[in-house]
Amino acid sequence: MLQVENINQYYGAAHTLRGVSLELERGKCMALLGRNGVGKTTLLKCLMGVLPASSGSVKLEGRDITRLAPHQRARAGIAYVPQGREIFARLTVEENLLMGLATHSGKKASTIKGEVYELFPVLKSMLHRRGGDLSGGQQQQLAIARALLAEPKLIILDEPTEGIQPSIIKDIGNVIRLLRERGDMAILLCEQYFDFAHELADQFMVLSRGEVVAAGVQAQMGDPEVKRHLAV
Ligand SMILES: Nc1ncnc2c1ncn2[C@@H]1O[C@H](COP(=O)(O)OP(=O)(O)OP(=O)(O)O)[C@@H](O)[C@H]1O
Repeated sequence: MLQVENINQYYGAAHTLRGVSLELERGKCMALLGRNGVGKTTLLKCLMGVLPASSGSVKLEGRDITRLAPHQRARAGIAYVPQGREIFARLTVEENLLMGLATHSGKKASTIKGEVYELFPVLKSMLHRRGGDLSGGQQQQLAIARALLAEPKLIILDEPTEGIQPSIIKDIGNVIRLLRERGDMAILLCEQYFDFAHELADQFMVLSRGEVVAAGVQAQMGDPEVKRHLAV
């Protein structure tokens, strides 16, 4: 599904990503781990095309998307939920969701509700509230719901638990679990909250100073050698 080969990225003279490669299949969740500033968000931006990689390639279902712009990658099937819960604060919850549809998919507005309610029951009573009036956790759920309405092949979540209360973290975890069980997309989860990632991921990759220093399956995530590279 997703094949990333030998990505290098420079910010000026700083070599921020050093030969990063990864593979991720449909129905699987990969945790992207590492301390602050090791290059995780930079890698996600390179995958989404927000930041063109200096070298390397990105393929989605065999299609080389390395040179595509972000909106073209979105059409190709990548959804990106950036850090910081990016939603339209002045628009209502319903309008935010409709934006997701308008940009990427041919789906009718009438199909929104059932799908959103199934995954995010809390949004049901909030359709007419302004995005800016929602709590941080509700905004994060709205951002994920909007991304999912585009029916992506790959969803990239950048620290979805950051600054969010425990009950909503649990709800977001349940959504990720459900998406895995459905098996129709791949999930790349960048996360500082180790236990959350450990519970949800099938596989993991750890970055340190822009390099992959550990990778493997879920059962290996708790190894001391892996934790040595993390802030846990
Ligand atoms: N626009 C930029 N210009 C120059 N350097 C940058 C820029 N963005 C990030 N960096 C640097 O690149 C390195 C990697 O940053 P990045 O945000 O990818 O790390 P991260 O692992 O996502 O960290 P965090 O968990 O804090 O978000 C850091 O040293 C950071 O200071």
